[in-house]
Amino acid sequence: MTLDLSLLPDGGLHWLIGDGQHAGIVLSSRIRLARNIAGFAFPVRAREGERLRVMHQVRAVAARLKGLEGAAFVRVDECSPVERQVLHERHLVSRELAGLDRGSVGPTGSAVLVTGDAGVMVNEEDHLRVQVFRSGFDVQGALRQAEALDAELGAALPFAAHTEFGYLTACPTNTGTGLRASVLIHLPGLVLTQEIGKVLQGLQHMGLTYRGLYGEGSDVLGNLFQISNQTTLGRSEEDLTEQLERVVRRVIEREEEARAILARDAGYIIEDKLWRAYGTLRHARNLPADEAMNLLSGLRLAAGLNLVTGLSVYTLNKLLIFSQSAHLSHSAGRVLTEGEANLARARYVRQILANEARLPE
Ligand SMILES: Nc1ncnc2c1ncn2[C@@H]1O[C@H](COP(=O)(O)OP(=O)(O)OP(=O)(O)O)[C@@H](O)[C@H]1O
Repeated sequence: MTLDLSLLPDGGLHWLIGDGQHAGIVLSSRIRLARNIAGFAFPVRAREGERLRVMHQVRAVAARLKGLEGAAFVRVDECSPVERQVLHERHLVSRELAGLDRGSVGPTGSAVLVTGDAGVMVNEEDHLRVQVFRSGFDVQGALRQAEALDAELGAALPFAAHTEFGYLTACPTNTGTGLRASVLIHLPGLVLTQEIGKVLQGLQHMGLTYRGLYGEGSDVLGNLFQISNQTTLGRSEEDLTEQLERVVRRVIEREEEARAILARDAGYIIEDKLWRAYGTLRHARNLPADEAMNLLSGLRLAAGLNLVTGLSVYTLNKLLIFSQSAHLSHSAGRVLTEGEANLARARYVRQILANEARLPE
């Protein structure tokens, strides 16, 4: 394996720290801006040589930018399948950029620049996908940082733009600002009270959409939803992010209300369910990925309700990422079978909980 994760500043995962607003419920806020370089075909249409030229040009420019100081440049097309999956499990590259559906060879010229909280995917659907991640609920902070980085990049690269439409992108739904603002949010209260359907339906009426844990086309796992704007054309960045913030603030309130109702009306049933989740995570010897996600969701809720103490949001976030299969393979130094990964996952989770969780008297 050639990907040295210690070279990624903060592992590219500064947001795991969990010091943002509402970080127990909103894991992260992300802004991404889609940009293309004038004079080159969009990545899906470009020949291999053209994709490589784009990659080299972005790399050369990035080395001079303040917003990407200290960034690691990772050639995704030279990574092994497990390494590409690791980057994906860290949310640093999309499924498409990682080429996870392509087998052993990554897409030529695909790369990613990684700092602790910002980065650029190169040759995804668009030439550049600028992205900034923040801990907790901080869409405006992420927007400011993304705009500063975008301004630096735009001064060095001729971005394809139209005076009337705005930034030109491979998919027309991104044309305009090229912006997608999203939060990754944990909503077990709304799921358990069966209110979630109404909440998700409501999003669609307000120009928002929801996706699973790994974005487009991915499943919702562990009650984690990615909520983002659906369209961008004809709207300003401020408009889009303010709308997302307004709605997410309301979703957080509803989640808190749902948790209070659960504690009041079904206290011992919920307590029992969460203690069972804790007990399994603490003692299981064999932990399949889907089961782990559900139990970790229970553990996060248990910490939110102060049943289990001593577990920081950082630890809860870390458990979520580092218990994924490719991470377990990467730390074992070889590709684990599914069965081996289930054993390694159980061992990893047990260790973390033995060291960090404290139980009330
Ligand atoms: N708030 C967030 N926190 C952590 N990761 C996120 C967040 N939002 C998106 N991601 C990650 O970014 C990657 C891409 O997300 P997604 O599939 O939604 O596409 P996109 O690049 O934002 O937009 P498009 O659908 O236009 O290609 C996924 O791996 C997803 O997990």
